Amino acid sequence: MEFKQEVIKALAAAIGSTLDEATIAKLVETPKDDKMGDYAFPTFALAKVFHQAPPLIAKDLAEKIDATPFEKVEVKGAYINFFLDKVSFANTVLTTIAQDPAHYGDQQIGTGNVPIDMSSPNIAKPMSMGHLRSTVIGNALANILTKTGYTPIKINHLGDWGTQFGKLIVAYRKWGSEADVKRDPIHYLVKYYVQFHEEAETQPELDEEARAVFKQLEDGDPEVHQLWSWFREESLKEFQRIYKELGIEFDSYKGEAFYNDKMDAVTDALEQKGLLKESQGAEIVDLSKYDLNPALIRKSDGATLYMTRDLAAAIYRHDQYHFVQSLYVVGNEQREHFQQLKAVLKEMGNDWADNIHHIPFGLITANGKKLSTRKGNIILLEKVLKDAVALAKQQIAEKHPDLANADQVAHEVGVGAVVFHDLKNERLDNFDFNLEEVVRFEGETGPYVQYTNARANSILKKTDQQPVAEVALTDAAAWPVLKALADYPDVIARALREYEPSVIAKYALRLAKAFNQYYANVKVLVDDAELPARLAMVKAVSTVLTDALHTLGVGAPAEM
Ligand SMILES: NC(=[NH2+])NCCC[C@H](N)C(=O)O
Repeated sequence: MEFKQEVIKALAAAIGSTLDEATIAKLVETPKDDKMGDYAFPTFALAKVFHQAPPLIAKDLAEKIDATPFEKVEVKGAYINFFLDKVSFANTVLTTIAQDPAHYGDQQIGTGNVPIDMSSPNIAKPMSMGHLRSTVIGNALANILTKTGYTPIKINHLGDWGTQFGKLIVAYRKWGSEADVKRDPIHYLVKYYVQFHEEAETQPELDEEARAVFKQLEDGDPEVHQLWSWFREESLKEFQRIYKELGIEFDSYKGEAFYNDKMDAVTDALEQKGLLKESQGAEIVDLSKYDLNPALIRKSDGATLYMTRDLAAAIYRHDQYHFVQSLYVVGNEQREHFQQLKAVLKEMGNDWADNIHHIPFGLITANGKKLSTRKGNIILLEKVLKDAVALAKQQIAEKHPDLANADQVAHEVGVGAVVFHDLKNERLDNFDFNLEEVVRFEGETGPYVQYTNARANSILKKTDQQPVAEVALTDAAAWPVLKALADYPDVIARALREYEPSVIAKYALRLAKAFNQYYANVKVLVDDAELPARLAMVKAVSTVLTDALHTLGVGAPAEM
């Protein structure tokens, strides 16, 4: 909002030509403690220019500043502290939100297509907590991009190709049952896969067999291809059930297999540019000048690799979408892969590779242990969501036994809790998953934010009075809430800049806390002159909490 701009203008007028507005803007701080003002300007940067001690500069400058738009302007040591006029601040914030509630926080930061490679689970394996992270972070980033003017394109780069299909098909032929796969596809496919790894420990020839079958798949053997395509279809059905639970849709499901016929073009181009080198029977691109390990392009048996597919996919997306940025929401353990991807694209002469960004994230552990499909240590996402909804249902039944659409609300709360918990952690942080902690109604949880929003809604329903944003709100207790409300557009901009949905989740918790504190100390529904203004603030809180939750991909039930 324009408050900071007012401070900058006042300073610029007093300082004169020594510092321009952009430089001043960078220097202006937001003090941690309200007593130091709403904005503060440190004068240290001016000491060299004015050849004076900073406290003296502060004093001189403060005398020149036109203080009329502010409540007061104070000098504290080397700082000039600006206190905003609270009544006009309240008025600006509340009328801005009331004018266009559906778009508060939206801003035009950029335009153009932004493909987001997200979720991208592997066929015939359960969707892991890691894929959940990619899915919900990618979805939140898509919403943030939409709010800031871009056009996100959500791409599910399914892991539907690779040597693992050789293993799976060998295992299925040895130990599988068609009826079992039809009944419970991923469960049985995983079982075969785990069994393959167990048996291969004592029978290394199984690995050889699997490699041969994968080669048959790459060569288009109809029987092998048929099995692959069936596994893919059944797995996808299961994934889509989870996406439906999460309320997330994709613009494209073009996975690794889609690039099968686009790989030769990549290897040809690399060859023509003289970038392909032999190394131990495989073909690589040397990246030592980037301080990276070589990128593996083709294996000795001619089989192409994950990297080659990603090269083809990156080029395809560039041709198809003319992207302004291309994002990959993929675990931190693949950091080097994406560095290599960008480096090879650059070597090929594609300057647009600079617009590719890997958005890495940390690991989820369960009881302190790393999750691994191969070792059978997996949390099944569908079960997590189901358990979360059941837990939410229990708590709603205690708090609100006569709630009309309790099932729908329990779904939004349970699923929302899991999503919120994931997003409130900084992307790169590792965290341990504990269901009870995730679905609590108190503390730093999604249900806490949802509950606060529902409470704000219920206040509005208890009165016939209408919110009026233009009525003066002078109550000092409202101040922290108003300040938090005013921050929302900056919060969105920062979440975009850092590709960090946790910025929004943390903000939602802060706003909810501020509002609950206000509500504990102030009687909102007292019939006095400021009632319409208080209602406007309650409404604004609900507007912003709802928008923040929706941007994160979490539901915001009106009642709970
Ligand atoms: N374009 C990509 N490489 N996207 C990420 C794919 C993730 C891969 N399927 C995995 O589960 O690890």
